[in-house]
Amino acid sequence: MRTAYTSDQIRTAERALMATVPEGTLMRRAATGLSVVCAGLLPGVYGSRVVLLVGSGDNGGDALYAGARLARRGARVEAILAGSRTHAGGLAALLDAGGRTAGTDVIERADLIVDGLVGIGGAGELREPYRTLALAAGAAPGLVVAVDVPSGVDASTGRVDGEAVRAQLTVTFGACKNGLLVDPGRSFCGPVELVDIGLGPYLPDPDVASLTDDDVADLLPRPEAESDKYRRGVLGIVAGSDRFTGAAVLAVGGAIRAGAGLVRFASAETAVRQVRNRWPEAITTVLDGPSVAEVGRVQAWVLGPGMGTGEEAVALARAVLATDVPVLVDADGLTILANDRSLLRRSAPTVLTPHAGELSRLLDVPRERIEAARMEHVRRAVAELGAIVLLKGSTTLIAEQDRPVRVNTTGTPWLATGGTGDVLSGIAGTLLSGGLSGYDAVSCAAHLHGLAAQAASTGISGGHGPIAAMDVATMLPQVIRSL
Ligand SMILES: NC(=O)C1=CN([C@@H]2O[C@H](COP(=O)(O)OP(=O)(O)OC[C@H]3O[C@@H](n4cnc5c(N)ncnc54)[C@H](OP(=O)(O)O)[C@@H]3O)[C@@H](O)[C@H]2O)[C@@H](O)CC1
Ligand SMILES: Nc1ncnc2c1ncn2[C@@H]1O[C@H](COP(=O)(O)OP(=O)(O)O)[C@@H](O)[C@H]1O
Ligand SMILES: [K+]
Repeated sequence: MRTAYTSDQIRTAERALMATVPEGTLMRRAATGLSVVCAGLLPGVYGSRVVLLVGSGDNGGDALYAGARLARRGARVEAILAGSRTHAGGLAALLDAGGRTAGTDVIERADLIVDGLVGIGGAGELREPYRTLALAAGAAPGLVVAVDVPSGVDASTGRVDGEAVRAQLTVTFGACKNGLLVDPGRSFCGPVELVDIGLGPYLPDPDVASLTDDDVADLLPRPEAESDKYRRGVLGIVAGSDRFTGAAVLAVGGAIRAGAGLVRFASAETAVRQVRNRWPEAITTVLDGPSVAEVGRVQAWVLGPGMGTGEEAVALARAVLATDVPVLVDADGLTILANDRSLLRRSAPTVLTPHAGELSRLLDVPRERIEAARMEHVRRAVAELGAIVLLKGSTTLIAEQDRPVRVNTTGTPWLATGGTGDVLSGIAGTLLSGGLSGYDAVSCAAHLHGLAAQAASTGISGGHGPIAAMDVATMLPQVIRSL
């Protein structure tokens, strides 16, 4: 499990650690680690041009001490002092090592730009002159390394108001910060290198976590010698309609390829015919009115993709939500819930899988506000709706009351194509019916979905290319085998 923390959590841990070591030890550890990573990025340290963007706080101090180390190894290090004050010890160390201060024009000629403007002490939109420097670093040809967090990215949430430094690499200290995993912040970081400064024993329970392949392999339900299809888990899917059939075919495909014991599919006649043609493995029922009693026993339901939002669909959603097994609600099912939140009052767990637009309807908050502050809104959704919530998008977030928000990092932007969400709901439904909690089921489903998309997108050449939603379902068995 990879873990991440808010700025406040990091500061509290740092204070506890600092009380046990001589003053300056942590910054020395941080700066040493930073200088080693920077040196590794340069073809040769001697003679290379390094520019430090130095803010008024300790983030600037880290940059200055690291710059001093590079200067001692023969780099030509120039510091642009951007703050109202400058870390005195760091500046003295740099000057002592042969570095110097300079004006902003040196950015253009740098081989390496070290962003020490603001770290975990940053708040709100970057002010001038930091903002202009952030833009200049992004436009310059040199490599940009962010110190601790790209300046302008909120370390606790990943929020970016205005401009931020766009780094090719982020060197972070002690522990990962939330904002390095969550978009939009994540997209400014490049790969993240963690420098150990001894914080481990002082860290609290994480605020954010991200599953690894090994975590998912451990959680996945697997058949045993005495398994049969019923014990492995029976998933009910209510999806599709006479008008929309594709979503149903894709959701059933995701479920079957993820290893369902049995899928019972129930819908209008046209959707049932399509599913039967494509997936003979599923047991199908043509629904005659808003009752799911004739479908048979299931351990979990997926409700919503392509089912429509008319009166009949609402009555059907009501019937599924009235059952006492876990229900995953997606797509049209979410629109139905947004119009009548009382449907969420149920005895068994409910899992919601909205994208930002669907969450916007559920919370009555503009979509742009959700996209700019995804962590806050996924947490708010859990609190207000009393459900487990998976928020889709460039980073997928999974939240449950009193648990760390999980971030899925396995996807690819090629997933942004019609129908991939339907496949995801099928995968998650299978894991839910197989006995995983809602939180684990959607976390593992998002992980597998992302890996399958990567595998489908990476063709013979190893580059990335387009995928169709069904390709994601098709790759699932190979991905599960590889874990
Ligand atoms: N603690 C430790 O043990 C260790 C800490 N370490 C390092 O310290 C870093 C934290 O240092 P920190 O607390 O000094 O804050 P930091 O991120 O440098 O920025 C604070 C200053 O920035 C400014 N500022 C804020 N927002 C702004 C904005 N929007 N736009 C413009 N300016 C803005 C504001 O300045 P002011 O407005 O007061 O001039 C504020 O005072 C941490 O990320 C890590 O790198 C490591 O060495 C490991 C050990
Ligand atoms: N830029 C992106 N990077 C990674 N994954 C993405 C991106 N955009 C969308 N996705 C993923 O693609 C899927 C799209 O789902 P959804 O919006 O429900 O589509 P549909 O309703 O067409 O099935 C989600 O799993 C989402 O997280
Ligand atoms: K920084």
